[in-house]
Amino acid sequence: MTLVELDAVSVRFGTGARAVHAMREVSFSVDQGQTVGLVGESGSGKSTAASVALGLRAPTTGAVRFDGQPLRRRRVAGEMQAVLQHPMWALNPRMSVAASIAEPLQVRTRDRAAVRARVGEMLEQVALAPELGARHPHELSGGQRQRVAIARALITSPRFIVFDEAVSALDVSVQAQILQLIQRLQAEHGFGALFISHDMAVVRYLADRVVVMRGGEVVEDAGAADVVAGFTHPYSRALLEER
Ligand SMILES: Nc1ncnc2c1ncn2[C@@H]1O[C@H](COP(=O)(O)OP(=O)(O)OP(=O)(O)O)[C@@H](O)[C@H]1O
Repeated sequence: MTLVELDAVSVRFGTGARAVHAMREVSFSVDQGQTVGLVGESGSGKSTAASVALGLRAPTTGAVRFDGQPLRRRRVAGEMQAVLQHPMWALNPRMSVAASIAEPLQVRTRDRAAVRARVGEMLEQVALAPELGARHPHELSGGQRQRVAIARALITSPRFIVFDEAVSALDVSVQAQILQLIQRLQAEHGFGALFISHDMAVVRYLADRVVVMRGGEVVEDAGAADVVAGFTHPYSRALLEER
């Protein structure tokens, strides 16, 4: 079943001669429980596509659907979450880890005991010791901070999560741990994911399908099995061979 669908989405910033076409007629979809990788060089339009898919930015033309219905941000709050490159941006430095994880749930329930119990569950799910809940973000490693950001994203049981360069700032060995964590959580929770990265190796590890963007356009949309053999566009082949 299709979860999120971008249908001929174009996004233009500015007007006239100085207009930037961040997305041109971009169409792709993410099914329930599926991971779609979105790859492309800097400026190709990946983050713009992410904000459109999350309903944070309206397309200039084209349509975005969630569950077959036109996407309305307010209606899907809690059902969509994002994990970004630098968890420091998502985590309030003055809030404890437990408070940061709890926050998205607190807007939905006043039951403090239930929230506390759920935070405990989330810490366990992302393999962080319960006592880390009392710490602040600056007292954690980069990998631990990203685990906190993932716990925070998962606490409302979203059906769709965007990971935007979520492992790019981490050391390679920590990257591998976080990728394994995401894979395990997805198998357990069944959320659909849009996994954005400039790194083809990382995307190939996780994605069921890979979409390649260049200059605001989709130049490739292939099943993971076809990623190596079937990439036809010279640009996507070049991305593959970079490593
Ligand atoms: N708010 C904005 N105003 C004007 N131009 C913008 C804005 N946001 C993005 N752009 C432009 O749109 C294009 C696509 O940007 P986008 O951030 O989506 O690319 P990206 O592939 O995510 O790049 P990166 O990997 O560097 O984050 C770029 O040319 C960028 O300069």
